[in-house]
Amino acid sequence: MQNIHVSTYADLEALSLAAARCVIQAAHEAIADHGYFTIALSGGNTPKALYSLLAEEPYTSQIDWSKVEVFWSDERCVPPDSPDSCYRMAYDTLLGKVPLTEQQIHRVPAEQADRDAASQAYTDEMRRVFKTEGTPVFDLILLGMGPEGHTASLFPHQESLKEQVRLVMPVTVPKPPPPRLTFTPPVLNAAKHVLFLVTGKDKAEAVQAVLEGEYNPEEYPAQIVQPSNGDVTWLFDTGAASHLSQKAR
Ligand SMILES: O=C(O)[C@H](O)[C@@H](O)[C@H](O)[C@H](O)COP(=O)(O)O
Repeated sequence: MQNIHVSTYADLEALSLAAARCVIQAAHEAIADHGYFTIALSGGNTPKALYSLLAEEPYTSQIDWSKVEVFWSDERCVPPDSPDSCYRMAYDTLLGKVPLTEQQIHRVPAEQADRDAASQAYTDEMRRVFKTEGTPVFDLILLGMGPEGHTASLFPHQESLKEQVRLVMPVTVPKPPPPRLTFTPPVLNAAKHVLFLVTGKDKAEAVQAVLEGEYNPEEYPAQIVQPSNGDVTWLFDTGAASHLSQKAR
């Protein structure tokens, strides 16, 4: 059974502070439960402030970084030093500033020309770290949402929305840069906790449709995220939440 939590904050700064507290709590719970913390990061602009906070006091020393394994829920097919790389963004804001070893940072090899092979390689890497032949159960997956309801690189009306076998797959999406590798619905829905960070008035309509509209994931892919044994937390700024009914905020 999934629990859904929704909170609205005055601005990105307040939302990022709340997100940092969620990440720290998820890390504590995971490490107490099984000794390590698996997190999948998201790209986009919204999580930059969160990543910067996690690299600073008083937050950074609240995480035992030696017990963290870092993955990504999607990646753009660019070299890792590209300004468009989700890996580079996370490295510059967080990963390069905290005591993580290279072995703990599991970058998507999205720059490889053979994108099917890269997707399989990332699947194999997840299964190796999670010691499973099946679907890895992430302690925490961070996600954003676009103004048309996409999440990770699952966009409206794309084949990826129906994928049930592959865990990672290549896609070509309308948001530049178009070629991406993305987690598929089975990985998102196996997670223990999914944390969405969503800001901006341009997303208000999609936020309202995803949370309060009819189930139509072809149109609003973020609706697909319903972990069977996990929680979903939505953190909004006032702009993104502005079309939600009062009781939902
Ligand atoms: O583009 C990416 O790397 C992400 O996959 C994408 O899903 C992102 O999280 C949303 O588009 C929100 O992006 P913003 O945070 O920039 O609005």
